[in-house]
Amino acid sequence: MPSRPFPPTNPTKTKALFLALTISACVVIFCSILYFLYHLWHSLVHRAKTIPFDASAPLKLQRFSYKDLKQATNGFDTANVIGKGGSGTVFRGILKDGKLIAIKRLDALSLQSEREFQNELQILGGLRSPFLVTLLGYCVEKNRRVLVYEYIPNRSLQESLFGDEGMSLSWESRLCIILDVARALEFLHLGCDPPVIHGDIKPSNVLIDSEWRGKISDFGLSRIKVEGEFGVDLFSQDLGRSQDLWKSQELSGNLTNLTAETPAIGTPIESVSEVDFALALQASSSSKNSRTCFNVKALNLNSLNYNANIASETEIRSVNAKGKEISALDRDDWNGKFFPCDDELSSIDYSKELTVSASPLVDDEKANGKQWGKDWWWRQDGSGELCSKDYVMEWIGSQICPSNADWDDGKNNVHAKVELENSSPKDKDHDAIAPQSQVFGIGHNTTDNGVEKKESRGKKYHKKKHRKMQEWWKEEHLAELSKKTSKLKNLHTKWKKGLKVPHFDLGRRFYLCRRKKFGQEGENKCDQNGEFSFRRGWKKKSTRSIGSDMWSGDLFSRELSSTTSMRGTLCYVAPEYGGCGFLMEKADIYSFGVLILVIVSGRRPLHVLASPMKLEKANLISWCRHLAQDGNILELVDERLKEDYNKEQASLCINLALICLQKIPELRPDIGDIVKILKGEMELPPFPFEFSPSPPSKLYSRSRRKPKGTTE
Ligand SMILES: Nc1ncnc2c1ncn2[C@@H]1O[C@H](COP(=O)(O)OP(=O)(O)OP(=O)(O)O)[C@@H](O)[C@H]1O
Repeated sequence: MPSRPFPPTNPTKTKALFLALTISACVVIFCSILYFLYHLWHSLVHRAKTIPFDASAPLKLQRFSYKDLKQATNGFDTANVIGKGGSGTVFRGILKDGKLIAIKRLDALSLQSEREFQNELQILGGLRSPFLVTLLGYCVEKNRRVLVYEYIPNRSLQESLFGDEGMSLSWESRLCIILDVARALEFLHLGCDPPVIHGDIKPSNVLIDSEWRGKISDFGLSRIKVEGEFGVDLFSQDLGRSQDLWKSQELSGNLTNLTAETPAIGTPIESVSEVDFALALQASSSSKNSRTCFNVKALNLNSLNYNANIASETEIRSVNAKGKEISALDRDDWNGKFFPCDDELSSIDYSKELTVSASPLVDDEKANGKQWGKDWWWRQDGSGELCSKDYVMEWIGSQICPSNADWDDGKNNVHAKVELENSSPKDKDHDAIAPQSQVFGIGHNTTDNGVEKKESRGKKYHKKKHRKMQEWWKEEHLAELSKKTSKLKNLHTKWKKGLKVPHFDLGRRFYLCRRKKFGQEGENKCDQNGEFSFRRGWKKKSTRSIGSDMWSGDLFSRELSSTTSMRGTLCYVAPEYGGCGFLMEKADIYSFGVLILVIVSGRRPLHVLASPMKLEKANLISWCRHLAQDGNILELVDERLKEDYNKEQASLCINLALICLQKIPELRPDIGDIVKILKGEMELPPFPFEFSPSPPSKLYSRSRRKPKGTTE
């Protein structure tokens, strides 16, 4: 059968089909290219807004020789000491070219100091912003680790707020600093890629430059947030990488020594002695068994302990750092307006003698075999000598020293009574007046004509108050002493006898502080800048509440926290950061909230006061929440400012702080919004009424009930 011929193909049709196919292919290719280009452009534009943060390639840092730095500081002369932190001493130095620098010489090499050194180099070393202190270089020689920063002349916010120059910060300066810190965090959280979490926002880590602008420093605890997940500890997370970085930086320090002295990096936490802050506190009021020593790898040497430590060395004098005049043009805008300049500030002499000499306290502690200092946490490992509770007691004690502004406030009416027999009649009389005198710095030294008239009435009142206080302490703390050991029984007896040693040794510390101030003229006061910093990384004792109020500053809360690896500073650290290591941006926001309150109020977050009248104010955060509930937040504003502040701005700041202090991290605003709110570009989000467990309500009711015959 003949085959059927194929039908003839239509060449025109084929051509058309080919053409159509070609055209559509071209269109597809063109669209793909367009799509690709768009994405390329988009990612470029997006990335341009952030600093590509490559920890392995930090900005070029100068490597200094130890000899040069020694020369710059006149042999690390104590006269050049400008501060001391948990990880080392900061000296002022002058380079050969005349440039002023700040030199942080880390304490004896340890895992912690190594980590902080690495963190500073790898994180801060790679960042440049006008809102961050600039790391200029480093020195690594043998076991020595030194960091070199730009010199910031007006010291830290901590010193400005609580130091001798406490009056120096005007409202405008405070606002400026709040905004500067917010911008610094904005840069870290949103301007860096990946974001950086500071992890230790607090006044001593905010330095104030010659133009009264705030710069944040101390990246020893900071974290790089990797892959949008958790904040990661650069050094501990990946030893191999860190060591590569270490090598890549040609940091030829002797790490063998380090590993010989300390657990190997990456050693599981369990292998290190354990610590528990909650137990530390409980230990101070419970059985002898609980005196088991904890390895508290934390120390803020700015505290009283620091005084004790350095007292044994020599007198320390700080540099004279002259604050410059503020120019209105230099100030940041607030709601689009320039802040007025504060001319008064121009004449402030920021010189401050850090002269420290052996004090009765120091002697006392030495006598007790307690040597507070950079190495005490090493010494107590297994020694049974010193427990975290002592450490906590020291810190709390330092909060009620006479130099504490709030203490000044309270001492007029209470402290002599706490000591009872130790008070002079003069003191008692003095205490009797103006029990509610809230004038910082001036009230307590001035004599009033009405004093004598009020004397007897005041004494009556005072006795009543003393009794109240006694009752309160008993109720609050002696119950906890039920599991008595012989020592605690002793303590109880002392308490009954004369209140000298109440809970947490407050009385003892109090007593010592007071003795120093009133008994030993010329003796320096207790620490003014103390904070309880967990720089050394606390180790796990047991796992319990994350989000306890202990960390959020609610010291009087019944709940106590247990931590795994605590870092940060007491009262500033976010409640959710129970030391599990996952540090997120919202933890910085929380700390920023505390910082705002501290700046606005001029108070520390936790003022342990001897007076029941003042207990409601002891915890700044709780107090603020209560004021907010009462619709009276402006009561929180630093009284030293008198009327020289803008009420609207103050309300905004306090409300913003409360929003930042929400316990649920997700509810806290992000830093971009915070900056907008501070600049007046955005409204405050709806105000949440989140009230934490507060001091027992009876305290409030008591303190608000004014005794008859007393004047406010
Ligand atoms: N670049 C600097 N310029 C001027 N002074 C500085 C500089 N860096 C630090 N200081 C001073 O040294 C003090 C100690 O700083 P450092 O960062 O070592 O510790 P800290 O933040 O106070 O405490 P911790 O390390 O326990 O958090 C600061 O409070 C500040 O007064």
